[in-house]
This record gives sequence, structure tokens and C-alpha cells, in this order.
Amino acid sequence: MLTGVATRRCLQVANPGRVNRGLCTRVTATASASVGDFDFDLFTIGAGSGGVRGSRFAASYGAKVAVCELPFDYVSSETRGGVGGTCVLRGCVPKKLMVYASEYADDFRHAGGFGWSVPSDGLRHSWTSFIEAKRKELQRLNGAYKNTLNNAKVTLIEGRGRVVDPHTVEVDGKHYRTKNILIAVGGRPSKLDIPGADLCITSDEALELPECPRKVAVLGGGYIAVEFSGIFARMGAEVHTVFRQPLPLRGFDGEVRKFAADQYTAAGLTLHSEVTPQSVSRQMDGRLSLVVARKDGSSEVLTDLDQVLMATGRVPNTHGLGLAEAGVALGRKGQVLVDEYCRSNVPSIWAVGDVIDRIQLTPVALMEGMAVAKTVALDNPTKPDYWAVPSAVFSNPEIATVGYTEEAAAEKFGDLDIYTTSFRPMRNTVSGSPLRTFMKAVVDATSQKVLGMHMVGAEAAEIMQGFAVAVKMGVTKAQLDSVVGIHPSAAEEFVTMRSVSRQVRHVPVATTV
Ligand SMILES: Cc1cc2nc3c(=O)[nH]c(=O)nc-3n(C[C@H](O)[C@H](O)[C@H](O)COP(=O)(O)OP(=O)(O)OC[C@H]3O[C@@H](n4cnc5c(N)ncnc54)[C@H](O)[C@@H]3O)c2cc1C
Ligand SMILES: NC(=O)c1ccc[n+]([C@@H]2O[C@H](COP(=O)([O-])OP(=O)(O)OC[C@H]3O[C@@H](n4cnc5c(N)ncnc54)[C@H](O)[C@@H]3O)[C@@H](O)[C@H]2O)c1
Repeated sequence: MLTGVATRRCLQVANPGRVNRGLCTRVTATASASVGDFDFDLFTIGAGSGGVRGSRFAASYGAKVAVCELPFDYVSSETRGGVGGTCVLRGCVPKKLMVYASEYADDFRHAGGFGWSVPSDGLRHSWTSFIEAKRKELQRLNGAYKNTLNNAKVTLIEGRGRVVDPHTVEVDGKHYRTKNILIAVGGRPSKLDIPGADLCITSDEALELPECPRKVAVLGGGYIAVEFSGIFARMGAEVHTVFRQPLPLRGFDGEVRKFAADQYTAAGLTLHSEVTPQSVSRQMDGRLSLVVARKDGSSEVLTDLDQVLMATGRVPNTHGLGLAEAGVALGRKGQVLVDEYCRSNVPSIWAVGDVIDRIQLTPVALMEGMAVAKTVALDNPTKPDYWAVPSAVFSNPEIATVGYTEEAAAEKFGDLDIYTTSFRPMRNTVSGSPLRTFMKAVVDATSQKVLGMHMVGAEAAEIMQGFAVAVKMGVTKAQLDSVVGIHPSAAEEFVTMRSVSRQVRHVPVATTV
């Protein structure tokens, strides 16, 4: 039933068909009573990044909102999840805590150059204490997110949600009538279909291991693979990173990929490129063996592995959700197909975050959740803006990027001026760490606008966030050059790259008739 503010702002989708043709959504706030018809203005399935943000803001705009979420657990399943979702419980947060834990190991190792000595009985790390501390923090965050929903007057319903029809959601047998439904169920790790896949772990379990593996194979060359490879290696494990491409991190700038691969090797990873995982089996001693196939048809066996981590992508959580039955169009991977307002082909059903499989990043899910809240609850049709979304890979070393890669910019803009620099950061000149830093600016030769910025090196994420503002605002190279640096820092290199490293010029191909 609509109450107080919600009654005044009861929502009416006046012309739902228009948005699918790319026109403005007409979502009119009316005082017309739908009190008897609907329990809620918006019912969100999934209380992760996008779901919490969308629900909370819709409620703050006066809509009557409910969100359902599975009961809490550290490892997700068909029946377990938790308020906060992947980012908070099984993604960004616990992963970054692990990165911090592993960075201490590096710092201790390299402190000798600055005169520190390790105690004679050596340094010890308690994996159990760390996992305990991490769990405690996740429980705190889970509680904090519940409080946020409660304070925003969003009704939280614990259980598995399912769409019954365009205006009905069922949670564990109970039906709720709602004007709009927001699908924010995220995704789950997808394992390769190879013999022995059941012996492998995914990122969920990698964050909950009872002990650090001594030898581990990581399958995949994406974000999760290189991040966990870095974590385990810094914690002292022998790490084998196995991927199909010649270089890891497909989709990143080509020079960045090459530089990062060299740095990963310098940091101790063994990279196995251009190989495909074939099977995993258990050895007599309980450890695991992995067979991979090379391009030439030969195979390679990695033995004595404590763990094999499959980091081979994620799939949308739409199975058994009732979407297809309700008429919602789904893509090949099961993602909800939405328009520029995050609206599905069924006018009352919206979707945000990983389930739409656009850009799988928390801040993007937040942006999409906000946009839907404004569109649905504020009568203010709002599209998420995907230009210059920055991202970082928390590998060792870190990578951060915003805007176009050189390859994508060359295709779209033609002529480019490329600025690059590579150097040994000051800390490493004394610490003895072999790692170097790389920075790159991709500039449109005609307009001199900075189209993309890329960095491999310590603090790349912290540095790139600020430059992302400039790129998004359309900064030119001359404007970057006019900024005074902060010295001594690595970041200052981005405003002191004066000479063009390379000119990319589009040569029209002569055609014969
Ligand atoms: C290991 C790892 C590290 C990552 N690191 C980063 C990072 O550093 N930076 C970054 O920006 N992104 C990172 N990501 C990606 C980020 O976590 C996701 O993009 C983000 O969480 C997506 O938010 P979402 O709201 O779409 O989905 P989720 O956060 O996954 O939330 C979906 C929620 O829906 C619930 N749910 C599912 N089905 C149902 C149902 N039927 N009924 C009720 N509830 C349901 C789930 O339990 C879950 O809580 C990482 C991801 C992983 C896996
Ligand atoms: N720092 C961050 O922001 C961060 C960290 C982790 C995850 N994420 C998000 O989560 C998403 C999922 O991460 P991910 O690393 O699982 O996915 P990904 O898509 O980045 O990488 C998947 C990897 O698995 C490989 N792969 C896929 N199918 C394969 C097969 N059949 N055989 C062998 N290899 C195969 C791919 O080639 C790729 O290297 C990312 O796209 C990213 O958006 C972000």
C-alpha cells in the first residue's frame, strides 16, 4: 500500500513505448491512486551495488520501495548472497583487503634497502587472523548497508526473488504487486566446462581459503586472474597464470598489456600465454595437476598445485528468475537487454549492473541505479553516461586507465599523437624492487584533446581518478602541460610529457575501380 509521501508521488508510466525507440521516457508523477493496485512503486531484486543505490535513491525521491536479497554468506550460491552484494562481500572490498595484506609482504622484503632488518626469527603471517579480520569487516559492512536501507525507509525482504509477471514479484512463496521492477541480481563466476572443473575454485572461494596456497595455477587473463595472481605471489606462492591470448588483459591498451606482462614476470609470476586449459585431476598426494594445450597441439602439465583458480569470466544471474516467461528479452549470456535508460522491452521492468553485462564495475552499477531511480521516481528521464569511465586493475603493479586505448582511438579518430614515459620510481631505486612505471597519453592530433590516459605502476588508481575528471571534461594536451607538477611524485610525469613519442597517421588506402 502506498503511504505518506509515496501516495503523493505515486508513479505513472505515461508512454512506455517511446523509450525503446530512443526517445525520452515519459514517467509522470501523479497523485492518482494506485493504492489498491500495488504494494510498491519499485521492487528491486538484489541488494548489491546497483540495487541498493537504485532503491535508496528512489525511496529518497518519495517512491515506496522494497528490495529482496538472499541470506548472507561469504561464498555465493543459488540460495546464499547477502546485502552489499558482490563488491562488498566477494569482490572489490575483500579483494582490496587481500591486496593490502600482500603489499606488506613486499614492503617488508624491500625495506632492507632503506636500512631496516628483519628480526632474526623471521617475519610470520597468520592467514587465519587475516581471514578473521576480513570477515569481521564484511559483517560490519553488511550491517551498515542494511542500516542504510532501513534509514532510507526501503523495505528489505530476505529471500530469493522471482518475477511472476510484469507487475508481480514472488519471494519465497509470497507475492508482491509493484508498479516497477528493478533487476539488480548481478552475476556469478562461470567455470570452464572441462574435466576436473569441480576441483577448481573461483574468486568466491579464493577469498575464503583456509590457508595461502604454496603453488597455484590461475586460469584466465582478465581482471580477476591478474589480481589474484599478484596477491598469491606477494604472499609467497609460486603462481602460474594461464591464458589463451598472447598477452593478458584483452581490451586494454596494447602497450599497457605488453608492459604489464613484463612487470608481472619481473614480480615473480610465471605467465603461460596462448594455452588452453584441458583438464584438472587430483594427484595421489591430494594436490592437483593441470593439463593445458599449446597452439601447436602439444600439451604441458603443471603438477603439485594446491589450488587451481578459474577466473574465466562471470555470467548474469538470470537463470530461474522468470524473466523470459514475463516476456523480457535476454541476450546470449542471459543478460537483460536494456535501452539507454536501463529499461527492458517490458516497460515496467528495468535492469542495472552486472546483469546487463555492459561494464562490470561497481561505480557503473551505482551510476545506473541512480539513473533508474531518477527516471522512475523523479519524473526525470536519465541515461547513464558511459564516456570516460575510469578503471583500475589491482595487480602487482597496479594498472589504471581512462578513455580510449590507442587502438580504439586510431580506429575512431585516425591521426593521433602518442606520449609515453617509462621510469624506475624513486622508491625502487633504493628498495631494489625491479618494478618500473609506465604512463601514456593518447591525444587526437587534430583537436589536441586527450582521448585516453593509461598507467602501470604504484598508486595508478589513486592518480588516475583525478586525471579522469580532466579527460571527461575534454582537457587538451596544452592544458595538461600548463599544470604545475607535484614534486617528487610519479603523477607529475603526466603533466611533463612534452615530446611526442609517436605520431599515428591515418594513410588512406588507394582504391582501384
Ligand atoms: C573478485 C571480484 C573483484 C572485483 N573488484 C572490483 C573492483 O576492484 N572495482 C570495481 O569497480 N568492481 C569490481 N568488481 C565488480 C563488481 O563487484 C561488480 O561490478 C558489482 O558488484 C556489480 O554490482 P551489481 O549490483 O550489478 O551486482 P551484485 O553486487 O553482484 O549484487 C547482486 C545481488 O543480487 C543478489 N541476488 C541474485 N539473485 C537474486 C535473487 N533471485 N533474489 C534475491 N537476490 C538475488 C545477490 O545475492 C547479490 O547480492 C569485482 C568483482 C569480483 C567478482
Ligand atoms: N579491479 C576491478 O575493477 C575489477 C576486478 C575484478 C573484476 N572486475 C570486473 O569483473 C568482471 C569479471 O572479471 P573476470 O576476470 O572474471 O572476467 P574477464 O572477462 O575480465 O576475464 C576472463 C578471462 O577468462 C578467459 N576465458 C574466458 N573463456 C575462456 C575459455 N573458454 N578458456 C580459457 N579462457 C577463457 C578470457 O580470455 C579472459 O582472459 C570484469 O570484466 C571486470 O569488469 C573488475
